[in-house]
Amino acid sequence: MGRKFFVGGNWKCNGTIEEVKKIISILNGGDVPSSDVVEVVVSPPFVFLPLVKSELRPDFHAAAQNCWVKKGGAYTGEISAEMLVNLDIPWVIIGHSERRALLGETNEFVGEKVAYALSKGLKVIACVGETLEQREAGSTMEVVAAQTKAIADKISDWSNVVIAYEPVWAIGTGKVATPAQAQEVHAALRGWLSSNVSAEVAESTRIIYGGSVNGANCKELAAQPDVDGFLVGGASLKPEFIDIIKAAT
Ligand SMILES: O=C(COP(=O)(O)O)NO
Repeated sequence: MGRKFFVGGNWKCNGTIEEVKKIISILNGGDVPSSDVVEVVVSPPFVFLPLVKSELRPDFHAAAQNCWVKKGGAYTGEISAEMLVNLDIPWVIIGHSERRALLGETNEFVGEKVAYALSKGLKVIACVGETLEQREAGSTMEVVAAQTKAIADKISDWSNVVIAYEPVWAIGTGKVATPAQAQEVHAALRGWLSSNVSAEVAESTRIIYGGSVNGANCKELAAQPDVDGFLVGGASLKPEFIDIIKAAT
């Protein structure tokens, strides 16, 4: 059984009520393949989740951009997995490189967050990716494997996990990974899963690419055998997100 193509839109810290409504109307009017072919997830800032949830077309789904590592309580500013479940938000992005870099989220912490979110019934887009320095030092696979291992050490059921490979040097820079670069890391990641988790998990887990994906480069990237979709930042706020969804193969 093939892996269903997956396209996530990470809006990051962007939007006003008016802008969100405009994006939703573009998405709702988009002519895209059926949900049998492509799974589409839209991730607004927390404050817009109820609006997106209520207005978004039923074949697209909402995601939070993060959640706390344990049951809610005296954690000022945090959003708990339980709150997302209560809001009927099915997906959550965890371990984005911007949070790793800006907030010091470690591999271990990300692994714990993924495990807790899954334990509450959420589906998780787990982000990995190396910095430019790490790539130039030739340690891309070592870094991505360590990030993935920190997750694998904490979970046993991968059926609700999508891995997003997002090279930090490609995020927001316009310097998209070449199809060969993306395929190389995705294939190595799948190999790591096969050797360290199981052949079944390696075969069934979607590994999606993120980092300057746009309407012009998505087709060639989507054609790579181990690229199962995208996690799109900037372009997900624009009408070209529809073109990226249509790249589903
Ligand atoms: O961070 C990203 C990618 O962002 P860009 O598409 O803007 O490079 N996805 O989570």
